Amino acid sequence: MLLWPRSLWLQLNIVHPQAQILRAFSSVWRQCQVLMHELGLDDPLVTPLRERFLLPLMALLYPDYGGGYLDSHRAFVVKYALGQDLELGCHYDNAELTLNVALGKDFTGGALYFGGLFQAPAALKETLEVEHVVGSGILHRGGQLHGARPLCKGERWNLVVWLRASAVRNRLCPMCCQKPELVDDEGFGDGFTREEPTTVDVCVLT
Ligand SMILES: O=C(O)CCC(=O)C(=O)O
Ligand SMILES: [Fe+2]
Repeated sequence: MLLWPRSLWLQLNIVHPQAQILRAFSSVWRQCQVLMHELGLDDPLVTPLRERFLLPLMALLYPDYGGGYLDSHRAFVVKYALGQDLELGCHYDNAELTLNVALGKDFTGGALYFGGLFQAPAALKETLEVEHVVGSGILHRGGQLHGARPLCKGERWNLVVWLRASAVRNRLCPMCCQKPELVDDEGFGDGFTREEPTTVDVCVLT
């Protein structure tokens, strides 16, 4: 399924030069990332993508993981290049569901590998490897262990959208599996809400 115009990385390059800057960022495990929010692309691009396209699709594909209740996101573009980040260690996302779209440029290597849900004892026993295809997206559960194999050649830019359902995470934080203690934040924060949203029955261990 073609999810993204090939020219997006070009638009990021030209319109938003900060996208090219190598920067330290909130998460210590990656050097080069830019938030779509910082580029002013959340409201015009990512929010409509989530509300109009991803919400109905995820409601069908992942009803047990809050797919029908996605009410916020954290979206960013990551860059891998020789001499910069080459790979990404095994982790799970701060998200109920994730969309990962390969924007470009030309590259070899960098495949994603997937294990099971992080709560499962043998979650990394057998992994599934999925090659990135420029213009296509990969959907997966945020709690599914995954990482990116080393880049071999070229430059790889990906759009990653961490999709969040407050109805799910308000009950149990997906990172620490505890009842969340909330502090105020700006924008979508980490996707928790204080008001009780529509409830949904989800078992975090399934
Ligand atoms: O490099 C990739 O394609 C994976 C990125 C990822 O898993 C993440 O940002 O959470
Ligand atoms: Fe991830």
